[in-house]
Amino acid sequence: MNVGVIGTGAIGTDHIRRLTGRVAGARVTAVFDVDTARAATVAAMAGAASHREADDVIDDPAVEAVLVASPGDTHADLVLACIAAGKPVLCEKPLASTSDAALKVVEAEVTYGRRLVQVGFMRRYDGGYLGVKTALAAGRIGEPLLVHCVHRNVSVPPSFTGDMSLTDSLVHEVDACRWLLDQEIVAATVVDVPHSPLALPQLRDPRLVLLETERGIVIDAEVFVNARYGYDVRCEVVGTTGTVALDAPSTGVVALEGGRVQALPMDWEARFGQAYVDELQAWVDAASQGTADGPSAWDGYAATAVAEAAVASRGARTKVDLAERPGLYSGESLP
Ligand SMILES: NC(=O)c1ccc[n+]([C@@H]2O[C@H](COP(=O)([O-])OP(=O)(O)OC[C@H]3O[C@@H](n4cnc5c(N)ncnc54)[C@H](O)[C@@H]3O)[C@@H](O)[C@H]2O)c1
Ligand SMILES: O[C@H]1[C@H](O)[C@@H](O)[C@H](O)[C@@H](O)[C@H]1O
Repeated sequence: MNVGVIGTGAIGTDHIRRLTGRVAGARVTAVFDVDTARAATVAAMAGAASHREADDVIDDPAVEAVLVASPGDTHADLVLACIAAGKPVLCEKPLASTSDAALKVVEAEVTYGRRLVQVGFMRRYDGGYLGVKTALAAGRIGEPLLVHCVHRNVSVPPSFTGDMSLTDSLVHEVDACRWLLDQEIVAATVVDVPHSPLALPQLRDPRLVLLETERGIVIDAEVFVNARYGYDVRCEVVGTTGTVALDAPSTGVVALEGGRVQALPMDWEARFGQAYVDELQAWVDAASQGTADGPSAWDGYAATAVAEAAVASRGARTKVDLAERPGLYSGESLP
């Protein structure tokens, strides 16, 4: 399958490497980035053409499917153009920067009549999260009652501003919990905690968010994007008869000077590298049949709607205003 890539920054370049080296059945034939020098370098690395506009990638007759890895506020328009061209698209999260824009994507796909969009919520492909999902589906911990989540990044670039820890980071917890519990999140409350003096002033960091699901399960999610010490993602579901949690990522333990030290990943690539490969393989397999699988446009819409409620919360419980879920998105399965 010939893939066109829009956005050749950090994750776009990583995805291109994966598509060319670790995923079966795909090659990257065209790229676009507003940073033309960067696009040219990456195009040369991949043996692809470097196009002058994003639309030239989407409309390139040789391109069979598109991967969008530009900044979040560019996603919705690019995905709409892919749907208009009838091309499968893997869109990095978030699907859109507003729920209205995300809903337009959902509506366009429903009008098209079949799924073309997969959203880059790669945690659904991680072995740890899949283990939690399998235990829940088998009823191993009885009825889920609450979920504890932690999402810590070492640091973020200066372009990470405002409420991005909710709109760009918390969306992973939102998607993972919706998927694990198989229900929508209906309310969000952001609790004030002190600002870390090491965080950039243009962010509130860390954030503590309480999410409530439609069947009354409560999720507490800490998002701390300047945690400095490592990339630390945790999730524990507490049920009526037990709990199930992500294991620590497997690394060696160094014993020395009277102590034991276990290494932590320092970024998402180190923590979720295999999940990205599995995500891309699932995408290529579905897209080469002209369709999409895994996290859908509806999932992207729901995650953005919850993040929007969290942004609006300012300490108060805020309801998530979700549209009615179209039939196209019922009956989704494990990846
Ligand atoms: N799933 C994940 O774990 C994960 C990890 C990292 C990033 N992301 C997402 O991927 C996207 C990109 O993140 P990144 O870390 O690679 O950012 P980045 O800043 O490293 O790269 C973004 C690239 O997009 C280019 N760009 C900007 N505007 C553009 C436009 N209009 N058209 C085409 N290209 C444009 C920039 O020049 C840059 O090269 C974001 O939406 C981010 O949330 C997801
Ligand atoms: O764009 C990145 C990416 O989605 C990572 O997986 C997440 O840990 C970061 O917080 C976010 O900024």
